[in-house]
Amino acid sequence: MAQAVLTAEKLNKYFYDPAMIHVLHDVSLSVCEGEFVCIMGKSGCGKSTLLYLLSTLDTAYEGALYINGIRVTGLDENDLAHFRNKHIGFVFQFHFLLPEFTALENVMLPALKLGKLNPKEAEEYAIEKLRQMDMHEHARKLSGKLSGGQQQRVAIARALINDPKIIMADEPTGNLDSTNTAIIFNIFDQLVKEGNTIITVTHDHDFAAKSNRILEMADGQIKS
Ligand SMILES: Nc1ncnc2c1ncn2[C@@H]1O[C@H](COP(=O)(O)OP(=O)(O)OP(=O)(O)O)[C@@H](O)[C@H]1O
Repeated sequence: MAQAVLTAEKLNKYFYDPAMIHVLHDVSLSVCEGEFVCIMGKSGCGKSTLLYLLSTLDTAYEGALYINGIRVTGLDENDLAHFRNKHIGFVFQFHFLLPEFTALENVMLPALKLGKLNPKEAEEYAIEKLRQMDMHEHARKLSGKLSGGQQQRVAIARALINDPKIIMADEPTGNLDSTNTAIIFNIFDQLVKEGNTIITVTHDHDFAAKSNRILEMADGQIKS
């Protein structure tokens, strides 16, 4: 049986705005190596909140989270930042590329931050990742000058630069046309075939139908 790469136990999340809102209610789930999981559900049901917790970006919750066998709940911010940079790749709908930097520079940054590669190695590896996304010919262009679909592919190359085994994505195709959505799906599909694990929030039923598993959320709980 495939190993669980991520296990969440009874996650509860509260916001104070200023009254308390109980957004996630005892969410437990397990994701195995090589799974392609889509989180779906109506607007406001807690999908992004859950993804932020699972990706360790938000640490203010009750419950426990294990990733790659490590209990990440309770790690201090430094250890967590290092853990994240090494194990998890992030793709967001609004990709958060630095527009005044080139595609190549954006992709290299997380590698330089992790510090395993020197600048020349990081550049070569970033070019390789851009090539996998068919974006190498745009490597020296400012990311702010690329189309939305191209920027999203650069964002995926950036997410993959440290070879994380887990990729988390929040509406990765949310602002893309059907052609670019299909390109992103095929990239994800290939990543899963290579043994990576993908957890993504999406509103796109066609996209989700082609994944391995759909987690349907409602009112801060996983219903199925
Ligand atoms: N920082 C915050 N402060 C207060 N409330 C918040 C905050 N972030 C989210 N919420 C509330 O938590 C609930 C869940 O929000 P969340 O963004 O997780 O929903 P979602 O299912 O991802 O929605 P969408 O599909 O519209 O992106 C909503 O009621 C939202 O208003």
